[in-house]
Formats: sequence, structure tokens, C-alpha cells
Amino acid sequence: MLIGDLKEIIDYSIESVLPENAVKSNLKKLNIKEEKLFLLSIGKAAWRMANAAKEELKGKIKNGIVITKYYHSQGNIEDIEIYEAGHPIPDENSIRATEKALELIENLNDEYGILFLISGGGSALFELPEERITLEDLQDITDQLLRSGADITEINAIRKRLSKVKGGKLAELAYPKKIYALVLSDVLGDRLDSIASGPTYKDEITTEKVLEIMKRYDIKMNENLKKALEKETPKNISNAQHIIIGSVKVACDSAINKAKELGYNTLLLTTTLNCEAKEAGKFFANIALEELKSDNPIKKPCAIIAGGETVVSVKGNGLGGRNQELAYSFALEVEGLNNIVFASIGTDGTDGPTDAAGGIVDGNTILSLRKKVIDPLVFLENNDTYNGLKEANALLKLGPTGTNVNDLMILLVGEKL
Ligand SMILES: Nc1ncnc2c1ncn2[C@@H]1O[C@H](COP(=O)(O)OP(=O)(O)OP(=O)(O)O)[C@@H](O)[C@H]1O
Ligand SMILES: O=C(O)[C@H](O)CO
Ligand SMILES: [Mg+2]
Repeated sequence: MLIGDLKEIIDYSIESVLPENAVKSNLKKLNIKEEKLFLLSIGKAAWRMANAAKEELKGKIKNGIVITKYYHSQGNIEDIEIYEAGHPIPDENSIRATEKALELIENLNDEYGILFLISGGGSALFELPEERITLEDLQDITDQLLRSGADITEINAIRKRLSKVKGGKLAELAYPKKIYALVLSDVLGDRLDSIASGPTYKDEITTEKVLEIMKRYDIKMNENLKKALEKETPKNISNAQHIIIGSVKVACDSAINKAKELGYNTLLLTTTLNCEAKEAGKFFANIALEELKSDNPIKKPCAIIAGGETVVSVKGNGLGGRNQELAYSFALEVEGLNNIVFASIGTDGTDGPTDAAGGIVDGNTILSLRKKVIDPLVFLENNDTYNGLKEANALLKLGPTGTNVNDLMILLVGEKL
């Protein structure tokens, strides 16, 4: 049954990018030479990644620090200090925790290596401003950037220059200590210099590009900040190794494997989808209609999968998220059709400011609203797809998953024999 298979594929895919599994299955790929390790874990998945590493490496990890978002830690971890701080805007706890991390790193003797666990949200949580830049400056710039429409690579290009620990600067501060980084990517294309603003990775963005970004999004800043932007960032880091241990590509590949196992012909469309959500929904519906009519692009029964992070220009005052909007837009195009089911979910389990991960829809979704004498278009026009999907019993709720590797879209067409 299509919807059962779809839920099984989603669960399997999320499982494959959970922090614990990602850390434990990749630790052995790091060629750690040192007998003693200091653990630094930053981001929304920091506690779970640190706990997994400590379980796996036990006494090898002598001490360390976790810096995660408020309410994202789950208790003590032996030998590790736990800090919670502000996200998406850095706060005084971000600064306090980062100062503590640098102090601990500075006091490490030569026997130590550094195990660095990175997950999304790290930029706000692991932060220490450059000289003559205040926390208030950083908070204002972060707020301007988040509201500007700039993408995360552009946002982090700026943040690196205003920070003492981003854009490879942590690796320079820790030099010559060796840094072994496991990275849970929440950036499309898995750019290591953008994920959590790449504290231990060379900054591939030039001053000229940074000034261009400032101009394009009309970001207002004082003279101290402007001066900081012009200071070049490290372009050559020799003491850090990085492994991407989870990403939307890993999630998509897992979904493909499970779909194959369930008997579907499979196609991975892209892992960097980032157009307007409702247009993406329509595009998936066009593919579904083509599949029903002509078995193109692949023979039915088929599973067509994509990953990415679409965008929504929110104009209405409703409730929703990009995945809910994408799924709802798909549903509007396939009303009344059989043998089609589609889901779009945020892998962190929270799509927009809602408790839903996204939506799971088919040919009956819109029909069910019409039976309730509801005009289905209103929910899309008002960016209120949470309530539209809720009325149609098509919300997909996973709860916070503990991972954060962008969004996953899965289309199944044609019943298996
Ligand atoms: N009513 C709405 N309908 C559709 N999309 C919305 C609505 N309200 C907010 N959004 C979209 O949700 C986005 C934020 O969603 P979400 O919190 O899942 O972001 P995120 O990128 O996953 O952040 P994080 O990494 O912190 O989880 C906003 O950028 C906005 O485009
Ligand atoms: O913290 C950040 O910079 C974003 O989550 C991208 O990794
Ligand atoms: Mg999210």
C-alpha cells in the first residue's frame, strides 16, 4: 500500500542521518593518532553527537564541551561541560561557552587531539566577536542577514569576518593541535566552509565577494564592522580533517535504497532543490501526471526522490512551512487521481514555526476539503497550509528528530503488483 511504503521510506531515511548513527559509523574513518582527545561539539545536534562519541571512545575523550541550543541537551555526559545558548541569534551564553572552549583548548598539552563535532545552528551557538565588535553588533547583523533573503552561504560569509572563531580561525587558534571534524551538513551542497561558518575550514570567499553581499542586501553596519569585513580570513588550513557524516544526500540515498527494497523503480532528481516551494509542488505533480500517463521518466511502480531547501515568500498571515506549502501545492494538482502519494518533510521534524515536519498527500487530500465545503485555494493563498493539511488529515508529525539535514521530498506512483 503506497502510503505505508512512503512512511517506511521516510522513517528509514531519517534513521540513516540520526546523530548517533552518523557519528558511530564514521569515527573509525578518522585516522586519530593521539591517545588523548578533547571533544568540542557545537550545533543543534551537539549533545547527541557528543554523547555518541563519548559512548564509542570512552576514556580516550579526557574532557570537552558541548554548546547547543536551549532545551536541546539531555543531561550530563561524563567529563564534558554542557552549555546551552541562543539560536538563531547568538547571546551572552554563546560568548561565555565559546570563551570557555578556547580556554580549555589553549591549556591542552601536545598529547591531545581535538574531536570536533559540527551540526547546524553552530554559527550562532559558537561565537566570539573580533576586537572592537560587541555582542549587540553581532545580534543586529545576524537579525538583518536572516531577514534579508540572503542564503546561508552569503550569511556566513559575513559572519566569518566578524568572528574570532569562524572561517578557519579556530584551526589557527588550536594550531598545531590536530583537529578531527565530523560534520552533519545542513547546507545544500555540503560546503564545509559554510556549515556552522566553517570554524576549522579555509574560507573560500574573498573580501570583494563579502562587500558585494553587504551591498546587495543593504546590510547596515558601523565603521568597526566594516573594517573587520576587510580583514582577510585564513585560506590555508593544515591541521584539520573533515568528514561529512550526514547530509540531505545521505538521507536521499537511504530513501532510494529502501524504495528499491520495497520494489519500486527509483530516480534521484536532485539534492539541492531551492526554488519557491509551491512551484516545486507543482513540478512534482507534473512528474506524477506524466508517470500515470506514460511511465516517463521511469517505469511504474516508481519512487522519485529529491532533497533541498525550498523557499516561501510569506505574504499571508497563516501558519505553515516550506514543506507543508510544497505538499499542499502538489495536492491541488492531483485532486481525484489514484495510485499517487507524495510527502515533503523537514528532516529536523519542525517545518516553519509549527509542530509538523511537513505533509503527506494524495488524490483524496483536496477532495476531503471539498466534502467539508471548504475552498482549498484559500489555505495556499494565505500561507496557511498547516491548517489546510490539518483539515485534510494530511499533516506529517515526527516530533523533533534530533537531526537537521534540510528537506526530503518523496513521490510514489503506481501500485506494486
Ligand atoms: N506560514 C508559512 N507558510 C509557509 N512557510 C512559512 C510560513 N512561516 C514561515 N515559513 C517559512 O519557514 C521558514 C523557517 O522554517 P524553519 O524554522 O523550518 O527553518 P529552518 O531553515 O529549518 O531553520 P532551522 O535550521 O533553525 O530549523 C522561513 O524561512 C519561512 O520561509
Ligand atoms: O549554523 C549555521 O551556520 C547554519 O545552520 C548552517 O550550518
Ligand atoms: Mg528547520
